[in-house]
Amino acid sequence: MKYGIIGYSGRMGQAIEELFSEAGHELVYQMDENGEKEIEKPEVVIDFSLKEAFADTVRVIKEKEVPLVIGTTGLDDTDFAKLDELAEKVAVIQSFNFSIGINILSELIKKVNKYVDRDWDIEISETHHRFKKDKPSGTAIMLGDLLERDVEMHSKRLGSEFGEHEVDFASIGEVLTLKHRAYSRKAFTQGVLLSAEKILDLEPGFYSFSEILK
Ligand SMILES: NC(=O)C1=CN([C@@H]2O[C@H](COP(=O)(O)OP(=O)(O)OC[C@H]3O[C@@H](n4cnc5c(N)ncnc54)[C@H](OP(=O)(O)O)[C@@H]3O)[C@@H](O)[C@H]2O)C=CC1
Ligand SMILES: O=C(O)C1=N[C@H](C(=O)O)C[C@H](O)C1
Repeated sequence: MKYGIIGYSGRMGQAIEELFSEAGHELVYQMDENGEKEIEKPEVVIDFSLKEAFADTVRVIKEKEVPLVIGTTGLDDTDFAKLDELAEKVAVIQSFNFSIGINILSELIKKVNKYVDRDWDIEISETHHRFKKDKPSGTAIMLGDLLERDVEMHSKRLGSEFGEHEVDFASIGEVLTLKHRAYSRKAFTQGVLLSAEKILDLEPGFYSFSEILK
């Protein structure tokens, strides 16, 4: 496929290009803070950038009318309303975490949440590399939304950690911990590759990564 990356020069942009070129896909469009470079119109655009670039992402997708796979975090309700608007015309796959493990963890959290009553404490902790700008992580927010109550969140920014998320359920005398740790950015880029390959067959609409996995 011919694809484009918004956030090309970033850690994820570079990791995506590496995996996609191994899979035989061709980068024909790129954007970062240095500007845009287009060789040909892409069949799909992948956005792993920062919230600051989101207005440009919306403009690019409107202009090109091509599907979008987006993993950028720090987006708010107004940004999601704009993604919904784009999804009326093109397919949009969005997730704050494209790893398979976090999607399994999400299912486990929903299950455990059914067994614990309001007396149980629930807290979410996340650790990421020192360069990560947003806090708490998009994944921590996404996992928190599954719990249908306000939960405390704790963030650490340490060294080169790719991404660790832990959810603790505790009552007097016991604690149940669910934890996921990414060992490399491949944990995310493989899900991005699967999404970009599948999006070409999807009708316009808004899709989560978990829907793509099903
Ligand atoms: N959903 C998921 O599975 C995952 C999501 N992420 C998310 O992906 C995003 C990128 O992460 P990471 O690669 O580590 O971040 P980086 O800081 O390494 O990269 C950010 C990229 O965005 C570009 N950028 C920043 N601001 C603008 C702007 N105003 N206009 C155009 N381009 C801009 C940067 O360009 P330049 O280099 O020129 O400044 C760079 O290419 C983050 O939101 C992160 O949370 C990360 C991993 C997995
Ligand atoms: O910035 C990162 O690196 C990551 N960001 C995402 C998030 O904010 O949840 C996903 C992953 O944990 C890595």
